[in-house]
Amino acid sequence: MPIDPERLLNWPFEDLEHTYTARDTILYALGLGLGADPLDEAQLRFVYEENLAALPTMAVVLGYPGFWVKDPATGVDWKKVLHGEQGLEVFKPLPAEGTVIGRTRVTGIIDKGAGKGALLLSDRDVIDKKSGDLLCRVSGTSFLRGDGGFGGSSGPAPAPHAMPERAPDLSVSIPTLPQAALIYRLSGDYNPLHADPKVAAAGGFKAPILHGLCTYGVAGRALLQAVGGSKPESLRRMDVRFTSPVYPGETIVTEIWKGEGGAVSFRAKVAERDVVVLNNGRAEFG
Ligand SMILES: C/C=C/C(=O)SCCNC(=O)CCNC(=O)[C@H](O)C(C)(C)COP(=O)(O)OP(=O)(O)OC[C@H]1O[C@@H](n2cnc3c(N)ncnc32)[C@H](O)[C@@H]1OP(=O)(O)O
Repeated sequence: MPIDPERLLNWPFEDLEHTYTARDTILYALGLGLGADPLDEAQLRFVYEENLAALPTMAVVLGYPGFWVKDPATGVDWKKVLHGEQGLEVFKPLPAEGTVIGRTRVTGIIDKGAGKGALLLSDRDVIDKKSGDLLCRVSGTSFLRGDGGFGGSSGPAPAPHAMPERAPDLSVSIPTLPQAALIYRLSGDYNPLHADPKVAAAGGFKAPILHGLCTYGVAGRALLQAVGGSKPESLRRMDVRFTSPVYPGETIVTEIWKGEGGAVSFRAKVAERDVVVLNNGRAEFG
């Protein structure tokens, strides 16, 4: 049965209250592999309760409504869904612990055609419950590989950021753990694609793949270290397209081009296979 775009556009998300503790903040950072060097104090700040800070990319797991397209009422062929793009706009630094409200909405459905797929665009505001302040806006595109050709609008889709043609200015290499997806999922994304070999095979993969948002967080780590002076409050924005899956245990090399006024372009490759896994990345620091 084809998906019904009106139904998805009006999906009845309720505000989601999410209380997170220092332990959750540390677990998120461990899922990105932080703390591998016990003498690195810049990393310790995100994995040790003393003077703990939250990584800015942790916003992507806060107030998250879960893998809601798995609900049969969506009509989505959920085993074929891949994360296509991710954006984050930061208005206030995340507290190391607290209670937030996640307010999600679907903002667009684009038909790429039968056999190609459909894009589902959504936004989530992450609001501090106590002050009512908007902390950040998280935006995502899901690529629904099994749901193209439903007869909907074919665009326009947001244009990906144009990358510089010269060689990168900086490069940061970060290994992931073989069990990285199994740790990362404990931050709230329990999609079995990242844990269950049978579900991974049904999606066309040889093994469970890493969460796109884990790769995103690893690239965020690299950017923070190379451009943001390891100061979590320095990241203002981070947008990227996922171009190929990463398998847990692979090494993610983030390449960075310096731009004007605190902006950078970036992409990431898997070192072992020389495949670009993130592309068209743009981040702002201030
Ligand atoms: C629930 C899952 C959670 C996860 O975490 S999954 C893990 C993270 N995500 C990934 O690993 C996905 C990696 N990306 C891919 O595997 C591929 O990349 C895609 C399957 C998403 C698309 O590849 P292809 O079907 O070969 O696309 P095309 O033929 O190059 O382009 C078709 C149209 O789709 C647009 N497009 C391509 N990639 C993306 C993307 N990643 N996000 C949004 N749009 C995309 C293009 O521009 C073009 O559009 P136009 O037909 O209008 O020219």
